Amino acid sequence: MAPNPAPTALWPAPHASEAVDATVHVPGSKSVTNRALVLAALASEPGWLRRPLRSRDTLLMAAALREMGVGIEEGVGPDGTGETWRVLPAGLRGPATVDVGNAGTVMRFLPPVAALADGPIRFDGDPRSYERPLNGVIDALRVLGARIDDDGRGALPLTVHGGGALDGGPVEIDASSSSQFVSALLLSGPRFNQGVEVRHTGSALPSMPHIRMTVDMLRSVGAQVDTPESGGEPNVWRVTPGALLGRDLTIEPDLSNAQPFLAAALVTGGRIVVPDWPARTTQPGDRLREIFTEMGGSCELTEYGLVFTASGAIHGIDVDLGEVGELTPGIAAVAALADSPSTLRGVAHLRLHETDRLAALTKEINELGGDVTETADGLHIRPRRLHGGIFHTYEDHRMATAGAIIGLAVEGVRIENVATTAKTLPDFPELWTGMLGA
Ligand SMILES: O=C(O)C1=C[C@@H](OP(=O)(O)O)[C@@H](O)[C@H](O)C1
Ligand SMILES: C=C(OP(=O)(O)O)C(=O)O
Repeated sequence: MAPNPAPTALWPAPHASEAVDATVHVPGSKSVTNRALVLAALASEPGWLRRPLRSRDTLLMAAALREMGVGIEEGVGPDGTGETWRVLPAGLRGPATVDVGNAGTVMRFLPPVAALADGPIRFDGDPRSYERPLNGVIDALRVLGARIDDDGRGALPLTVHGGGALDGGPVEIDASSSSQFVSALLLSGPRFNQGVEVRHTGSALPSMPHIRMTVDMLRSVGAQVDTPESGGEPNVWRVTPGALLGRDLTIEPDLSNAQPFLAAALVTGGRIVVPDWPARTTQPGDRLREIFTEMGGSCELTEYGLVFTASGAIHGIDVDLGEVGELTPGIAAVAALADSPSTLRGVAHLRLHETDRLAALTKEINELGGDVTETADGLHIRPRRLHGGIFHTYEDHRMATAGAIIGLAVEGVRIENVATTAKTLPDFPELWTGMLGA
């Protein structure tokens, strides 16, 4: 966690004087949009993404692919409706420079794509991107035949010297620090000469739903993938070499970004409707239906979407969030307002996310009068009466939305740099005030 930046821009978090009752149209999923962009770029024919998320992380992904020669055009879908990106795959080429910002999906998913390009591709990003682990991807790509120049730390910045093709084959990695290492190798795997066999050898692998999302999306564009769940060995994924289809894909709403709005219903005793909540999805945010029900709400999933209704009470929870780590900041915020203590476990890897999220949540909730302690792999949260103050966000979009949740219930919370929500939800302040009817 970086030291507190000077709190130049402070956003007075709206305080809710009554229960929220609103319908919130949540923009598209970051994780689905960025996988769809990579798969469309690697396909053998054009494809369409409908209702893609347009946020910092996805615009960086699109810009990087364009840099490598891929055509991504603004347009309307094949049936003439909806905002769409048309992706025109082309021979990938360098020299090119990729700005990853602080997007885990860009810094992990694109080096394997760059290894397929013809020419050098330089990767650089925000200062925090230098601290986020990338060793699993770098080491694996070298084993699979790539040439990479880095400074030996297993992190950015680096240059991938693409040779136009990559051998591929079997590789062992320790992905306990990020599931994105596995997803990265699988996504480009169909284009490696021998495909790829990824064997995870480390301790617990986080964020399994995101790996399932990768596998599902690969299969939907025609790739053959064998997984532990389809009868393969535990911790081993195999992708067969082959051409990928161009698809017409509508991007689901981002269920992790639906979290602050559902939390708003919980903490104000209100009701939120999220249209187009998918009936079946690999997104980890779908677990919110279960988690926020245990914390005091109830869910009705209809053809229109999700109707989430609070009971008025907020209960603490004891839960392993290892599969759904990105939900931790929002759950911690609700837990700080609950009627009983909470224990959030299985999320040690959050120390290497946008910021050290365990340290940041502890410090910021405690500075508002809370009682949070860090454990080896999570947080203990004992609810206390909170007071207003500055909620620092450490350039972490989910810290900003966590602070906004607390601000609904606690007067005088001011959020530093709410604009950092642009990483995945540029419209957050407007959606939030819109939800409150302001
Ligand atoms: O593959 C993905 O789209 C993601 C995987 C997860 O990463 P980690 O496994 O590094 O936590 C998640 O936290 C991140 O927000 C998105
Ligand atoms: C961890 C996250 O992002 P990234 O894709 O940068 O890892 C997140 O969005 O919570």
